[in-house]
Amino acid sequence: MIKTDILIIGAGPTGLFTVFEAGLLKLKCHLIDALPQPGGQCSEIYPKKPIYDIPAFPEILAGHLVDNLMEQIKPFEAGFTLGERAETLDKQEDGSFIITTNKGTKHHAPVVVIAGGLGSFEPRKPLIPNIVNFEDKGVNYFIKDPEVYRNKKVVIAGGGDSALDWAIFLADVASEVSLVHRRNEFRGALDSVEKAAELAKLGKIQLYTEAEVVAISGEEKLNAVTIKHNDQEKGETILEVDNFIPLFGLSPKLGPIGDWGLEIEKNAIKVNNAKDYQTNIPGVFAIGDVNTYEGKLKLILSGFHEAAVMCQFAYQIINPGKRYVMKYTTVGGVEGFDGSKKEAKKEVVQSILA
Ligand SMILES: Cc1cc2nc3c(=O)[nH]c(=O)nc-3n(C[C@H](O)[C@H](O)[C@H](O)COP(=O)(O)OP(=O)(O)OC[C@H]3O[C@@H](n4cnc5c(N)ncnc54)[C@H](O)[C@@H]3O)c2cc1C
Repeated sequence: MIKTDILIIGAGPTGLFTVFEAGLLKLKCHLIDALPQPGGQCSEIYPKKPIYDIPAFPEILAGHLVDNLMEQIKPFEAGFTLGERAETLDKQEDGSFIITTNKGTKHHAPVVVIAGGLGSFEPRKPLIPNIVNFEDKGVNYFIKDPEVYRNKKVVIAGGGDSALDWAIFLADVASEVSLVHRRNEFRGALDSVEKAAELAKLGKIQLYTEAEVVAISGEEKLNAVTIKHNDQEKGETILEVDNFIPLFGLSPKLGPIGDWGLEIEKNAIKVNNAKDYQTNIPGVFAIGDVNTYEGKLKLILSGFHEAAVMCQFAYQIINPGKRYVMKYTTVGGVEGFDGSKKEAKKEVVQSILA
């Protein structure tokens, strides 16, 4: 049995930052994740995509954000159970919990934090009957490493931010980029829509709007896609391609967490927003993409804030009656550092723990 103060389900950015916030309060954490590596969506779906809305980082690759989070939580020595899915939640008589994974590993803690994000990542797939035959043989639903597409002919389908951002990015990497969207208007950020239109004018992106990829073909691997235009006069266009990347978003699947008696709304866990992000089960919190409340924004930033607030309340459950005084992470002073970043970090952490 693995014992800890806070058991975190999900080692995405939210779960990882929880370790830091809990660490400041001298609370120990253990994380469970179904994936073999930490980082959630950032590592699994878009490690090489730049993120622009992390405060103080004008631009950071998703993979680097995860590396930085791992570095930031190092002093707090969290435990990890990776590659195992949290399957059951059993409340004990004393109010604590036992969580068992699909591989039978048991974890015990007074507080459970669900930071399960989208649950399992299920890409929405286009209705093309033989598409499964070409998965990873030219058809990809996520772009993990854009270098895979260097000098390749690529067709991207979709009308949201992912489709636009990747079409813009790959315009400088692939030999040909075509973007296919069912409508004339895109749902993405205005800036991205304008950038894609500009690249289309320069001939760096071929835009096919009011059109849909309806068929794909190839021998051993994909080599052609058929685009059907809404305008019957235009009929169909067949493009020779190396890769077809449908980016239609992810369908959220809560998985086993959905059967734990939690209040669920639209595939997300309802929480007590204004207060502490606690669920309808006392002692079980839900933070990050997995929760819902009025005004919720599914952003990394929101998960970080929710982690900080939630930890204050977890502290009170774990240390009943004990008064907690909030301090800034610089309490104890940064004077006396010898200039080395590592030493400085160590001293800050020691002063926090003191
Ligand atoms: C293409 C794309 C681009 C994006 N760009 C941005 C951006 O620029 N800025 C921004 O702020 N946000 C962006 N986002 C959203 C951002 O990635 C999410 O808000 C963020 O990942 C949420 O973090 P999280 O830790 O709450 O959940 P996740 O990252 O989803 O991590 C949850 C983890 O929980 C695990 N898990 C779930 N259920 C279980 C279980 N039962 N047992 C064990 N493990 C479980 C999953 O395996 C996963 O690793 C983007 C998302 C996508 C898809």
